[in-house]
Amino acid sequence: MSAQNWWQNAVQAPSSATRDAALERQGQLTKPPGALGELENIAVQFAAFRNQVKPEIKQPQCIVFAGDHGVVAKGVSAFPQAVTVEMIKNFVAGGAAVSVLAAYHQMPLSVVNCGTAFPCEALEGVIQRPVMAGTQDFSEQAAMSDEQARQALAIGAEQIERLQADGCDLFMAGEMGIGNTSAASCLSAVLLEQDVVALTGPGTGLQGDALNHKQQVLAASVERALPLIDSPLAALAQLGGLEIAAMAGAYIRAAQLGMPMLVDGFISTSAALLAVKLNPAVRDWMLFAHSSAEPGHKTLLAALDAKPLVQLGMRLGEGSGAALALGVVKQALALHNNMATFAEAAVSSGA
Ligand SMILES: O=C(O)c1ccc[n+]([C@@H]2O[C@H](COP(=O)([O-])O)[C@@H](O)[C@H]2O)c1
Ligand SMILES: Cc1cc2nc[nH]c2cc1C
Repeated sequence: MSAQNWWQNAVQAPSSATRDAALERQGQLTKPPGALGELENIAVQFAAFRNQVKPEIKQPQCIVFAGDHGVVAKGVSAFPQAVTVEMIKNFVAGGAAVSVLAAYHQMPLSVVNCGTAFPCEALEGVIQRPVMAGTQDFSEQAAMSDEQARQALAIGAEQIERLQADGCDLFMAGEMGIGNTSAASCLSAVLLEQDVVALTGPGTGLQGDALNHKQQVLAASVERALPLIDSPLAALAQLGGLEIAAMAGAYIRAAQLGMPMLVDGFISTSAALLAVKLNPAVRDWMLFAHSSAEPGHKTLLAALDAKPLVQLGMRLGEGSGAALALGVVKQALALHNNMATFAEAAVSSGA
């Protein structure tokens, strides 16, 4: 296997023996079988991930990958490009939604600049890995070169190795990038061979004519790029984003290291889809946090055969849905690990 295409390197499957043992434990807990619904599946899946019949989450970590998008020049977002860097400041200052949820869980949060249009190099607490000053306008040319796509994928892999050294046992990716729903829609449309208009939604809040305009720009962008795309990497270079690439690289490296992950919303799921297209076994290490209000998210989840843990009408990104769902996963494990069995509690079991 070529060393250059590190993302194709092997991914081990989670332990099926431990999954079976955890399933057996679930059957012994003092409740009618299946009465805890999806919480049972989460615990059993987590046991397989961690190869522990009673797994715990001791070191969850979230990384927000940020990047800008040249296509915003075409009026595809309700917010100006400056917001990407302004929000980077907010993440490190603790005022963003994901910052609040990370603090709530006492979870380390890091912010990685993958390439913004406005300067943010002077910001303390931001990991600087800019590949370029935001992508090119993909309605006119490739968003990035193949080499820049490789560099952006490698950012994610490098960050996961840092988390692995910290003992991270659950990874969450978040993203920040004005215009990145456009990249996520185009990339997903090409990867799934679906109509981009059906995958295009309001993002930060476009409606009516403005949403129609976004759909037209994205349809024309896909039409421009399609003849030039012969691989998932080419799809990323033509229509993707730097932070989307970094998230995909992070998901792949996490799976290669046996680190489970909780996927966030629409843009994160487009990165998950890219990761799975680049290396299908990565899918085995993913849990899906929530169903975003961005309409295309349901299509992406279905394509990945994913059942989101919660549906709260969120459409923020940043990893906020994943950080929220972390509470559900922790409670699923608390129940699985600490409930009494029928034998321990001397409760009569059913037929
Ligand atoms: O995660 C989601 O499902 C989600 C859905 C819509 C918008 N967002 C966030 O909004 C920004 C992109 O929206 P837009 O309209 O600028 O393409 C970006 O920073 C995302 O984090 C996120
Ligand atoms: C304010 C704001 C916060 C965000 N967080 C993620 N995407 C965002 C987009 C906007 C506009």
